[in-house]
Amino acid sequence: MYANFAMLAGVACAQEWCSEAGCWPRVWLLGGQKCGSTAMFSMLSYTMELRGAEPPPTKETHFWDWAALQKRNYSLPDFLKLFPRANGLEGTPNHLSTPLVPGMLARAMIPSVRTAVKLIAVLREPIARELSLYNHERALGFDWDTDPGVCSASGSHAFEDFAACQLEAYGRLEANISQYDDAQRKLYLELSYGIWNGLYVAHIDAWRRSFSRRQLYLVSYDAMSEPTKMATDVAKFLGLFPLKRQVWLPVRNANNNTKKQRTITCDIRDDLHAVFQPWNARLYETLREDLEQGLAPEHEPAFPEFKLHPCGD
Ligand SMILES: Nc1ncnc2c1ncn2[C@@H]1O[C@H](COP(=O)(O)OS(=O)(=O)O)[C@@H](OP(=O)(O)O)[C@H]1O
Repeated sequence: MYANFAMLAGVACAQEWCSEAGCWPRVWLLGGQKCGSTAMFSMLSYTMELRGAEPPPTKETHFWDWAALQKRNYSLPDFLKLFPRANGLEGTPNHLSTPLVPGMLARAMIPSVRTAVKLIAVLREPIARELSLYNHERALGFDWDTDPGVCSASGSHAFEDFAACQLEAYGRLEANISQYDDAQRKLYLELSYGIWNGLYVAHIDAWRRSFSRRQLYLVSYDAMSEPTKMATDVAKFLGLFPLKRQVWLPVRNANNNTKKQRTITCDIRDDLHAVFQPWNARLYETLREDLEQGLAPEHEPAFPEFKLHPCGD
């Protein structure tokens, strides 16, 4: 649909993006984790001719988050090799929330690339996000992070147990969360896949310390219910030709197995909401100011407030 990828706004020439090893991805889908990022990745790949890592269509390289967490050695050529062409799309959904990733990336890029890459993040109501995570790990039968001390979703009897463990960890660590820049591995990991990921404004603040807000396009998860409009806005942000046909958004990663927990108790919903609400309020305020002051990308729609997650006892 988009034959002329060189139309990407701000891109001078392919040489700047590519070296002998390979190319920098031009578009980074940062996450969030369990926010519909797999569906979004498919839409970006098929509608906009962006290409995941080799062998395609690999969505997640986990290169930078694992490097930041010292789970792998850092080698830039190894990363660039994964993107042999200049229309790369990186889609590791943990990048949004992993401390140190924005700074590491910005330092690794030459200035012309650093100021031209396009970053996209989908944000979902954080309790729904956390429930989705719980269901995913239960469906897998194991937790993505097996460090001792990390709350186990797969080992919990119900979402309420997992969330209670997360709330307890949050209570212990809350005072340190403001020191985001210095977030230690332990602090991140203890809350990593649960509450931490839903503290969106903290993560966005971290990214905008290393990249311009104009490069970071935020999509509400709810906007995915109108895929053509959502995709049209994203295409404008990417500087690509306007869409000429309806866009279909596939459903991915829904984990619709019989064990999927769909309802949560009102007690746990309220406890989680009490944690997320101030962060959400800061998010809305920040995004409103960005729009008013012209700091947001030109085609980013006003961000709607999250609807309170339903509950039932
Ligand atoms: N098209 C579309 N529209 C709206 N929502 C969608 C869509 N496709 C997938 N999903 C839901 O997104 C959840 C999975 O998110 P991710 O793909 O980001 O998960 S992952 O982090 O990559 O594992 C997961 O949410 P839950 O069903 O609540 O678990 C998917 O159902």
